Amino acid sequence: MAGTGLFAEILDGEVYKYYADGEWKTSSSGKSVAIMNPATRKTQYKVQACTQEEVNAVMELAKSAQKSWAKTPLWKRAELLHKAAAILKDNKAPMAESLVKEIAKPAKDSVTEVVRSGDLISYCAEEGVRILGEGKFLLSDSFPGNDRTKYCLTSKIPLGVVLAIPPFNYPVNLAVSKIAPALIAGNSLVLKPPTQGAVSCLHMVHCFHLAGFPKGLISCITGKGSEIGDFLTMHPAVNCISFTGGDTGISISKKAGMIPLQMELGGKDACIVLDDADLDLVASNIIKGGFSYSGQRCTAVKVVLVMESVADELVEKVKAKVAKLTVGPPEENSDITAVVSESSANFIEGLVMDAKEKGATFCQEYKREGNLIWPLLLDNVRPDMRIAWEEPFGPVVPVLRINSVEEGINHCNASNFGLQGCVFTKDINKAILISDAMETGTVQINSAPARGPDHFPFQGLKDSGIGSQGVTNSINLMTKVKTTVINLPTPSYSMG
Ligand SMILES: NC(=O)C1=CN([C@@H]2O[C@H](COP(=O)(O)OP(=O)(O)OC[C@H]3O[C@@H](n4cnc5c(N)ncnc54)[C@H](OP(=O)(O)O)[C@@H]3O)[C@@H](O)[C@H]2O)C=CC1
Ligand SMILES: O=C(O)[C@H](O)COP(=O)(O)O
Repeated sequence: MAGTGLFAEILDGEVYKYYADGEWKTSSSGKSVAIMNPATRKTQYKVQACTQEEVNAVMELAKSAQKSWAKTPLWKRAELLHKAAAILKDNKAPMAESLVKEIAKPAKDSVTEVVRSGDLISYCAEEGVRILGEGKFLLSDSFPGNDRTKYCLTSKIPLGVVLAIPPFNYPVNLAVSKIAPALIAGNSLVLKPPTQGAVSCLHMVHCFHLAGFPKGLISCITGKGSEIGDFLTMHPAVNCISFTGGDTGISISKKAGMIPLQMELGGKDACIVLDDADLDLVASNIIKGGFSYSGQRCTAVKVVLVMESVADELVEKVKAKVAKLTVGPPEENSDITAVVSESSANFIEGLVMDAKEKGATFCQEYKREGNLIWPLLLDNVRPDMRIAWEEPFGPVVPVLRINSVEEGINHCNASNFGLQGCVFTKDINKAILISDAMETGTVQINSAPARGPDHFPFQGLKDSGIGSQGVTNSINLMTKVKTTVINLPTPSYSMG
């Protein structure tokens, strides 16, 4: 059970502690932040509301711990990461349990998230020892006007303190996707978990604690982003911010100083369906892509752009599959569970009502109880409806009928977002041309958008982000290139 056994020390009465200087602590604020269970809409957990002084203390510790961590051999950093991964996987139950309770993720998917996170940490350790163990050697005489008098050696050095801010929907996985690359690269790490998802993150951090990382190297500050977010992101000790979430990321980017930013933000992933597509395959992918975790994925299918000639048939197939989705508690592995908050449910409802007023075809009756919204397919959506452009982050999928492929591409490219997209056709040549024309970070051919596997590059164009994720890209982003040039008194060439 969460907060018991191996994890008992992370709890103080009914409030979870924060983590600093290698210890679990109670905030001097005397205040806590409530975490609501999205399904019951009752307070499930409480976490510390950390103060600015506590943030300052953590940053000082992170700065000094990083100096000695950077001198720790790569293989030792990797060894500790492997240890943390093993502890995490061995103790998946309390983390999965808290994911169910604080973000209403179905029980099976919650376990998958923790296991995937352990695998990500291990992969990162292995990738890190390889790519950070290599550098470059350049010779001066390849540039015009130079003899071979200079040997240039390059290597990758850490940035310093990395601030990691993940979102609610994959709190554990999107936290470790920032923590593991930061640590293997020799950085220290300050984590600000999402409020919904904080308890799962605190358990995950305890796994790193149990693995024996040096004191101060990893910290976890809890509190509402709206209250301590600016103080954290504008803190002078921070040398890199890795953020995943919504528009907040855009304002952080504007306020952050001259530091590397990794921003994975919202998306309006389009699914373009050509008239030669395998419609059974498309229908299954719309269900998986649009309704998994009740549509609360940045990579969810958020608009279907289907050729008019096959639209009726596709809509019928999707409708039949929607009817089979189960709706209910996450504990019972229901396909559709309560969305994360009442404000989120209200926002989704706003999009649905706007589509209703403007004449969209409802393939199912709209139904909502508390934060639980029944899966809904909206046909005949038009560009004047909000749902054609905004991301619901809920179990609602709009279908726009198109008369040409160009119309589909234009709709996709007119979005402010550019995260992922997908195209369904049996003609691979057409698929490649469409993929090249879509202004998104990734295009999936004949499958729904997805971030995983976690070592693939993952990035958004336009308002969907800055930089690229994926294990290798994250390690690279969290390092800087350092060069040393050896100057010879006379040119030297190897002979023979
Ligand atoms: N591209 C991608 O990889 C992904 C994108 N997303 C996007 O994220 C959104 C949903 O996630 P959600 O968690 O609601 O996103 P938010 O942007 O609301 O929150 C993300 C994180 O930022 C924190 N935060 C809030 N305000 C501030 C602030 N002023 N300064 C610093 N941090 C702050 C939050 O903390 P707190 O919870 O305490 O408010 C949370 O940890 C969707 O738009 C979705 O598309 C989601 C997942 C992946
Ligand atoms: O937050 C998200 O939506 C995730 O980054 C998506 O991950 P997935 O595509 O692997 O589910």
